[in-house]
Amino acid sequence: MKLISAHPLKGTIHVPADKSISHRSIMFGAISHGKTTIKNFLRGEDCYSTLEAFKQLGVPITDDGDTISVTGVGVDGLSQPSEALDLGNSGTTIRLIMGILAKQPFETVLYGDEYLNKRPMNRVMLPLNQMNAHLTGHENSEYPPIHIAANDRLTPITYHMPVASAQVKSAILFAALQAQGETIIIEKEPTRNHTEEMIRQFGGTIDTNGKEIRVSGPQSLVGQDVTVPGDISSAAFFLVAGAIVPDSEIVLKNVGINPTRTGILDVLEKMKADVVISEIDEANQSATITVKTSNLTSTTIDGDIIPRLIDEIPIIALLATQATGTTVIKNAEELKVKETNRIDATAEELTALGADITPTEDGLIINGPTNLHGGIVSSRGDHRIGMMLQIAALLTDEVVDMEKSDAVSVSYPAFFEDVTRLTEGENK
Ligand SMILES: O=C(O)C1=C[C@@H](OP(=O)(O)O)[C@@H](O)[C@H](O)C1
Ligand SMILES: C=C(OP(=O)(O)O)C(=O)O
Repeated sequence: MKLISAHPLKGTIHVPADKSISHRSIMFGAISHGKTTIKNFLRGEDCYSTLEAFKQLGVPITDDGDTISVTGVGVDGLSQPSEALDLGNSGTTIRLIMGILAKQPFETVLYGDEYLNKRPMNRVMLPLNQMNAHLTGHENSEYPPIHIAANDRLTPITYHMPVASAQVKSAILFAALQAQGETIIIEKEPTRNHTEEMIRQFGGTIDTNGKEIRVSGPQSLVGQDVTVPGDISSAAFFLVAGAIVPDSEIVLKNVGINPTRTGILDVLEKMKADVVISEIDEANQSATITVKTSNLTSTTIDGDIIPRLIDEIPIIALLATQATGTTVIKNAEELKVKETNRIDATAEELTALGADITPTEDGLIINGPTNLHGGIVSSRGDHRIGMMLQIAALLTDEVVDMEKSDAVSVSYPAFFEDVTRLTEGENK
């Protein structure tokens, strides 16, 4: 597909719903008692993987086009699916559902697409198996298909997390809600806290103190009405586009601002981007963000900010190509085990467009500013790489041709339409 090239972006957009919260709203709705309604559910492929999986687990879920209604069956009310669960491209779905299915009176098998089937699962299987679950990978590997044996008992653990991962933490939390006694998780670095917040929202109890989290099981949850805020990880593409595409000004409405997710706002500020946050809605943890074309300076991004912007690093790397000086991104080795190796994919694809970017063991070194040019690139099947490359194409009037552009539907199906709308200066 030929990407949209050099053009200022002007206007207002409503970014799509948060992917992490959309997944969790189906999961919590399913394992609670009573009805859950979900407004502004993300209609992306990954979240449909979660929705379909819970339908196959016997949970009544309806969709009137506006609101998704989940009739909770309780965590003990799930039923055995008639076949293995296909979780598509979604790491969040496969990892979190393991915690829910770790104690069921039936066995299940989980698998996904060619990308998901290569992503590491020991990080979740090891702690769950310590809790007396019985999870195994394909032919003694840690890769899907994952087999979960029938199990009638989970025991609590104290777990020092070896990786900073909200997916691992969340899987353990879902298991802890079903275990007899207190589970303690000590995080390596704080990661997104949507699971903790939703345990409370659905009537459960959880203690959080810095990196330490305590949950006592078993607990029974109650269905809720959920309104999903916009996803800052999707907004990130337009936050960066607004800052780097000449003569741009974009107003982003309903952007989620949970502090465990706002690392990109800190980076934009450090790089001196012209960003204004207004209309803060405390209850919904969302705000309006206005961004204008800016004179940017380089920065260093490392340490505990990394989990707060992990999915934004490809687009932050593009931002750095337009900043004066050398930007160094470190401690981001988790990028190697996403949909693609995002360190290599970002470096190689941006190099093809003329960027000065070097991959390292745990990050990237980017020298700027550089003039990007046209070329043939590929999303490599990774939605975030695909969206980053489209924003890069806006910096050149030469042709940028991208293979595998369909990948964006995983988290942002209307992405190219929103780019087009902003190039026409239309509001949404
Ligand atoms: O819990 C979540 O919703 C997510 C956690 C992160 O993954 P890790 O837990 O593997 O860091 C993130 O990259 C992913 O897009 C969504
Ligand atoms: C890594 C991502 O998601 P997941 O792990 O759910 O596939 C992502 O959305 O960038």
